[in-house]
Amino acid sequence: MGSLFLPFGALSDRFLCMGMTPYPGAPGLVSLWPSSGCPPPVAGLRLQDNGLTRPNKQLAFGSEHFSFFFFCFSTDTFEPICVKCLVLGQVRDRRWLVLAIAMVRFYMEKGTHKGLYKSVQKTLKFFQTFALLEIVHCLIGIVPTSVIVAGVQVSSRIFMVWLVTHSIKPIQNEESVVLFLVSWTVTEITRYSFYTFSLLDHLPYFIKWARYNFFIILYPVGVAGELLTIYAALPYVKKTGMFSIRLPNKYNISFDYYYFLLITMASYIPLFPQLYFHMLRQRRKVLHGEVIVEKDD
Ligand SMILES: CCCCCCCCCCCCC[C@@H](O)CC(=O)SCCNC(=O)CCNC(=O)[C@H](O)C(C)(C)COP(=O)(O)OP(=O)(O)OC[C@H]1O[C@@H](n2cnc3c(N)ncnc32)[C@H](O)[C@@H]1OP(=O)(O)O
Repeated sequence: MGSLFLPFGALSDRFLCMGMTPYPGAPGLVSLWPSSGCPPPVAGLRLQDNGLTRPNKQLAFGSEHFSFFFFCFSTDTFEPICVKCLVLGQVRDRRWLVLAIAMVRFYMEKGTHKGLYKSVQKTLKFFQTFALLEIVHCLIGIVPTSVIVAGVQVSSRIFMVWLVTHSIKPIQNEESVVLFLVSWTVTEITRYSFYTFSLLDHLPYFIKWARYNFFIILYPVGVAGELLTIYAALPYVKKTGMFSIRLPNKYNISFDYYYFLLITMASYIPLFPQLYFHMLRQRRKVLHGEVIVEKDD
């Protein structure tokens, strides 16, 4: 249960926060309101101070199916990004870790990648769909990431998950699916570990290094996996005419999913380099301290 609350240890009294999560460590809802002090202890488990920052006051209780938590923090250390991002996203490194372990176990038990997607699909769909919140975070300004960069990144993955891999069953056992699954998983574990440790103000250099170096290989590998998977889907889509609307019809519109997939593949050519060079700039900024002036969206 502590995993969700641990990061809140960085915060201290004055404001009261109460939240509930569907199960320990899951994203949840949080309400904030001013408080003259910390809430009185409520029956339940008192989490120990995390030892990383100054002592804090927080309380959490629940069961394996849900958990409530209370904690207090001061206005001077209050940063909305901490509360909102922690609650809505910071547990994802552990969730993606669950996915990574499931994939390794599957491969060790079966000795093949066939059936791997099927075995992890529910978890994958859940986490990746939740990533839509990253766009919301950017839109409402609780993280400074460019909406366009996050939007392209997240929408391409949602598209891969729902409109390609989920919808086109014959391609689920392609090797290329494993390529993007592994790239996404390693990336997300590293990225969310980076966010969590950064907020705790105890960022190990290795995590920082990994966040801004792994992508050099993982991005092209992930993109190759995505493109090869779409490519493998083309014959099936052409044969079945899935998701396509043919004329004549009463709305007088036509849509061909086959050509839509071709256009999507082509759109990687201008869009992927933008993301890749963005990450290279971030790398220079974070690892080498270069001051980089980003152009407006
Ligand atoms: C409908 C059909 C659409 C089809 C579109 C087709 C076009 C597709 C072209 C694109 C292809 C993409 C393919 C892709 O899916 C393949 C892969 O991903 S393979 C795996 C490798 N990938 C990566 O390494 C990319 C990982 N992604 C990212 O790093 C981010 O998503 C990205 C937005 C790209 C980059 O983020 P950036 O470094 O610019 O900013 P951050 O968001 O990391 O950080 C900015 C600051 O905000 C703080 N922050 C952000 N989020 C949080 C959080 N949840 N909790 C706490 N703090 C957070 C962060 O610490 C930064 O703070 P500071 O500036 O103070 O350091």
